[in-house]
Order: sequence, then C-alpha cells, then structure tokens
Amino acid sequence: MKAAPQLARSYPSEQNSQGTDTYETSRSEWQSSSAILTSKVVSQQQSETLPMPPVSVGVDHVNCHNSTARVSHHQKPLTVNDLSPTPMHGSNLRVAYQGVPGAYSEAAAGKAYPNCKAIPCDQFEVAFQAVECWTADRAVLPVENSLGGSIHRNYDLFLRHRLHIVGEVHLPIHHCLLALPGVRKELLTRVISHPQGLAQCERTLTKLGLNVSREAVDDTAGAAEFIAANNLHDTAAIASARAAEIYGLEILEDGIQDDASNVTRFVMLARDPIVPRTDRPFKTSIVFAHEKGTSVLFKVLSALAFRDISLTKIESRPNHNRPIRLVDDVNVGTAKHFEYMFYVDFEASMAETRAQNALSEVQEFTSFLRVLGSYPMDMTPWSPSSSTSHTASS
Ligand SMILES: O=C(O)C(=O)C[C@]1(C(=O)O)C=C[C@@H](O)C=C1
Repeated sequence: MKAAPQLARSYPSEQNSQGTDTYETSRSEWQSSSAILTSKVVSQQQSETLPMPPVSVGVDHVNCHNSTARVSHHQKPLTVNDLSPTPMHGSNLRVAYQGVPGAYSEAAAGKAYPNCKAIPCDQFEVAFQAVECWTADRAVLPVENSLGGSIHRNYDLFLRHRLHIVGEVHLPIHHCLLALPGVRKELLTRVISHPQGLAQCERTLTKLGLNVSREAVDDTAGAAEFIAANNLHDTAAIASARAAEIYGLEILEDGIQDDASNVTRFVMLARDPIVPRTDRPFKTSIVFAHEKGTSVLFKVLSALAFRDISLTKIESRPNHNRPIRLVDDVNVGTAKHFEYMFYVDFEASMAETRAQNALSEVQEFTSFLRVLGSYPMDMTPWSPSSSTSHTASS
C-alpha cells in the first residue's frame, strides 16, 4: 500500500513563494509528468504600453476583436509581447480573464477580487500564461454554466499548465440582445456571441422569431465591440448590459437567457496553492486516469461515497496522451476503447483526514492523479441579478 498523501512541500522548483505548505504529494506518486505539456514559450519583450488589455498567442481561433476591429479608444488587448514578467509593487491584484471589457469573465474577476486590476486576454490559454509569467497574479476562468454545461477548453488547460485552483465564484448571467442604435429587430440577419451565450439563449432566440443566422465568436463583449467597430446594422450581439454601455449599443431585448437563474461558475487560479482549512466549507478538485480506462471510475467514486464526501461535479475529457486503447482478442478481433481524463469536484478540504484517506485510496486505483486545488466554496447568498453589476478596474 502506498503512503497516505501527506501535506507535503511543493516540488523544489515550484516552491510556494510564501514558503507555506501545499497539499500536493510528490510528482512521481501523484502525477505522471508526461501528462503535463509544456506551455508555449512567450516573448520576454517588454511592451511600452503596459498595462494592459486581452494577451494573445499565435493559435488559430475565431477572433472578432483583432487590432483592426477594435474600437481604438478602448483598452487594447495584451499581445504575446506584453507577457514579460513585471514586478509586483504591492498594488492591486492583477487578474487575467478571457475576453474584452464588458465580458462576464471581467465581472467574475471583479466579484472574486473587488478592486482588482482586470487584464483582458484573447484566449483562455493566454490567461494561464499571464499568471505563469507573472504578468498577472490570478486568472479567473469559467468552467461551467447551468444551461450551457462545461467549458471543456479550460478543463484541458488545467492539465497543460501548473496553476492551482484557489477559489470559485458563481456569477448570475443576464444576457441582452444588443444592436447599433436605431436598428430594428426585423432587419437583423445575424446574431453573434460566445458559443456559451448562444447556447444559453437558444430557445429564447427561436421564440423571438428572428430570421437570423447564429455565429460564434470569442466572447460576448467582443461580439458587441465587433458590431460597433464595423458599424454592422444587420447584426446583433448577445452580451451584457455593461457591454452595451461600453460599446455604445442599444438593448433590443433584456434577459434573453433561457432560464432566469442562469449562472456560470468560475474558478480562480494562482501560481501557488492555498493552505486548505477546515473552519469553512471547502471544495477539492482532482483529475485522474487509469490505463485500464473507465473501469476505475466506480472505485474512485466509492472511495468518496464511503466517507460521506459529496460529489459536486464530474467531467470526462479525452486523454490526449493516449486517446485510444486497442485490445486484441484473437477470436473476435480488436476492441477500440477511448481513453479519458476524469475531473471530479467534491465537498471536502484536503486538510480533512477523510479527504486525505479517500485520495490515498484513489491513488491505488489510478495511474495518474493530481489535486487541482482545495479551496473555499462560494457560499454567497443566491441573488440572480437583473444585470451584471460587479466590475473590476480595467
Ligand atoms: O464571453 C464572455 O463574456 C465570457 O466571459 C465567457 C463566458 C463563458 O465562457 O462561458 C462566461 C460566462 C457566460 O457563461 C458566457 C460566456
């Protein structure tokens, strides 16, 4: 039997800057290093225009807010050249988010860290990199929405980067249909938004009876910005009331999400884990895999259930290191099994013995196990808002 996971020190090369203990066990025990892909090397060049807005790298993606499409008087997105380490001067926390000002992620950053300096990034990956190279102190990224489901990209990125989940925040999402002033709904031919925005308003859009195509762009506020920058009279955006204000659009329809209690869960990421505690409700997020595939899942869930630990979320993603497993049987042929990474959130702190014991057991059944973070649960009172009110200074 392997030793129980202790509250061990982090790896020497990743020593917590505060010198505090972490709850990760040694790399060899809990983490197959092959599962961690190296992030792109980012430029060390210092931009003269820092700080700030989206950080970008050369990855193919739908990007409706490139430099030509941007409204020039608004904050310019960061580019890869801006990703140089900058010293902390003890000022407000710099928080990276994906999108442009007016995005829900910006509001989530403001809710998680009031008065933070919000740093827009044009891709999720860049937000991870911004924290890794000290351009930002935290990243606030969406992981799931009550209507649209999981934001899979971020689950994959957790494994490609070495950041830790240090908190979560739930943000009520109130969508509006936005267009240039004077545009009538009947004249619209297109509605653009983040895929999640389109998914969360799918039924309402149909009910409105608009004769429009639906097109996905990088973020909701970016859609609003694109319309304004290109003076598009035939296109509407699904975005926040704040985006309407920032980009000078009019609200044609207010509250078009398919469910009034529409909410997105965001996680906060940092270079160092926080020390888990037991004096308030904590959640722990783990990811695991096994060479023999899905057969391990039941055992892992039993290890938690046996200790009365509630599961709050389970997600599976392709195991990119080994996407398929072939099993040959001379008599019947070759079985093709898809391989998965399983992401599980449960309601317990890694400071609790029951959680440590559960993971000690899980470790026995799995070939790969990583604790993504043990962090306070968002216990703020439930108040679906009529508009997104939290803002960060950007
Ligand atoms: O596009 C935005 O405004 C975002 O912040 C992204 C995002 C997402 O990725 O889910 C965040 C919250 C909403 O669910 C819709 C979109």
